[in-house]
Amino acid sequence: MVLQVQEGLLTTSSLRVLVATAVPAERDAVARAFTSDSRVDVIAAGVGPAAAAAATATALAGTPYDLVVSAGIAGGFQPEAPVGSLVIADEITVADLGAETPDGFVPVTELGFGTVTHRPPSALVRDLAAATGARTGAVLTVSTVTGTAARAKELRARHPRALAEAMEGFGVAEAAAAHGIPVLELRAVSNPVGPRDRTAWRIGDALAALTEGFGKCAPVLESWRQV
Ligand SMILES: O=C(O)c1cccc(C(=O)CC[C@H]2O[C@@H](n3cnc4c(=O)[nH]cnc43)[C@H](O)[C@@H]2O)c1
Repeated sequence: MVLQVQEGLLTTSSLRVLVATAVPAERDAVARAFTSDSRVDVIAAGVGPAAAAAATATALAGTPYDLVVSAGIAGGFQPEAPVGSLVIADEITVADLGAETPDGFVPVTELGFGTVTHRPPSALVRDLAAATGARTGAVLTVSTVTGTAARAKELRARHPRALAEAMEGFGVAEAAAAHGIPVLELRAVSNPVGPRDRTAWRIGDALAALTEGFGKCAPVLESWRQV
């Protein structure tokens, strides 16, 4: 429950949460964890950071949400984030927004522009990790799924705390930041980050882990208030 002061009146209302997934299968997996009377809305915002940002910003423009969550399946860096495990981002970092130079990749922030990282509320990350058993660390947002061991190694060298990569978190976080709303990212690992191997995908297991994880998040989200 959240205490709100409205025109001199002290009122209580539960947290209103927007969960942005990429595709309908993820949306349905998350929605299964909540009862129909919950104040959690789940949308399929599209694949990739731009679609995710646009759909999230549109949803936030119409409704006063207290928290936005980017959720779905992800690639997990091995061995830290095994297939089927849950990851909660303590840092949402875009890994490929910048410039390639002869000396390597340079993020836009070092070029004097913008942002590359958003940080979710640390107490909420801690409480949700305790409730779900999720690992916490950096979740990277990429526009190209990693498909080689060399790229996985390069990403880990640049982001030693990275547990997972997905394609929407930073877009959702940018939209949330534009509205002044805190953001989370919760991912279930469907495949290892590394050499492309479609036989290694475990999408059904990851969607089941997403439903179970959000089921454990529900009481925490309902009792959380930002300080
Ligand atoms: O074709 C491939 O090799 C391939 C490998 C993994 C994922 C894909 C997708 O097109 C799924 C993109 C979709 O799912 C999320 N996701 C899941 N695994 C990863 C990943 O290893 N790296 C990045 N994104 C991943 C992502 O958020 C998208 O919504 C194709």
